[in-house]
Amino acid sequence: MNPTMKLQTQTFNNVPTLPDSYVWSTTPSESPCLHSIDEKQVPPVVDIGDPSAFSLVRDACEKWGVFQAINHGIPLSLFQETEFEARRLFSLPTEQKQLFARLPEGFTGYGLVRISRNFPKLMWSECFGMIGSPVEHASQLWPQDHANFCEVMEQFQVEMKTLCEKLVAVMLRSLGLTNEQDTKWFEPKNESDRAKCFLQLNSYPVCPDPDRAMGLAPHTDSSLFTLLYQGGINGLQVYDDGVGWVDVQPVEGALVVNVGDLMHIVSNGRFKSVLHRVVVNNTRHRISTAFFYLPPWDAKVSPLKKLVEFDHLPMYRQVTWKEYVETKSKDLSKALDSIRI
Ligand SMILES: C=C1C[C@]23C[C@H]1CC[C@H]2[C@@]12CCC[C@@](C)(C(=O)O1)[C@H]2[C@@H]3C(=O)O
Ligand SMILES: O=C(O)CCC(=O)C(=O)O
Ligand SMILES: [Fe+2]
Repeated sequence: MNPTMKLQTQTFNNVPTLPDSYVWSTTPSESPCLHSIDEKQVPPVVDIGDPSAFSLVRDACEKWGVFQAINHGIPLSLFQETEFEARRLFSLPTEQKQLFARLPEGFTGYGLVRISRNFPKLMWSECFGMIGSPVEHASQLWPQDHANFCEVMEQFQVEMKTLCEKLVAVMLRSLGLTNEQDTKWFEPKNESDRAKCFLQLNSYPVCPDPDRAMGLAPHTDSSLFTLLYQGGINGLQVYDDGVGWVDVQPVEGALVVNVGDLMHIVSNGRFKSVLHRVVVNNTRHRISTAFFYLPPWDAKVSPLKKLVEFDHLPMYRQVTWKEYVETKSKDLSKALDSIRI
């Protein structure tokens, strides 16, 4: 556990002022958010059961790279149970949480978000990542009392994965892709074609000076897309070239669907990988659950054939997810350019 990480997890308990290591120069107050009331200037809410869902999803992915999905079929109670268990985990004493710190190169476990290494200042957040069952870590945390946490997290991932397979079908079919080759990720014929998933619980404690802190620095996700349940507390903002930073106002029961870098590649640049960040507040502890839908670990991801016929040359060369995440961890903003054709 390096000292920075140790400090980070001890800082959150009711400090009166923001430690300097958490004061960001380009703070939210420097790059303000447009608190738009015009619904044209905010990411759309899409009823995915709507007959015109295909065109609504396509338009949202092309213009914004993000939309809020409703009528997705996952009960609100499951989100509430997941949030409850996440709060139980993050409310544990720091020493206990540090027992299963995520390894520097690892993905699962407790600690700072992975991109923290790319920034000079610390983010006002902590997280816990898992792939499938969290029992390995949870049993260390709560030797006698980890069953409910594991059951809820596993059930949550099962439901989210099923929804992802529906959504990826809508996205690809909205691009006119219907043949076997293009549907292998959501109608896998064999295990190697099966997409992978990663669940990240994010915790943003109450902050004494939210305008000078950063909950989660601006980034794009290295996923095909990410399903995000942000609970009822504001914080997520997306960047729109024409407008600047825009709040994604929480809609009860809605799931934020944000396009990731890999769907941007697969769609040959048509779907936008949305830049987003999280700002914190001084009254409520915000929890979010981010479910990353990923291609199989070694799948060679490249623009889908059907999108590069005729006058559309491929914009990106093929890359595996592992290669891409490695490239990105070196330089967040140049990863896509590094594979540009
Ligand atoms: C499955 C993923 C996606 C990762 C890498 C890997 C495990 C951790 C994920 C996140 C989660 C938090 C934001 C992010 C930017 C981060 O720092 O760690 C994500 C990153 C990415 O989307 O690049
Ligand atoms: O907490 C949020 O609203 C967003 C989290 C996020 O962007 C991520 O985990 O990649
Ligand atoms: Fe993200």
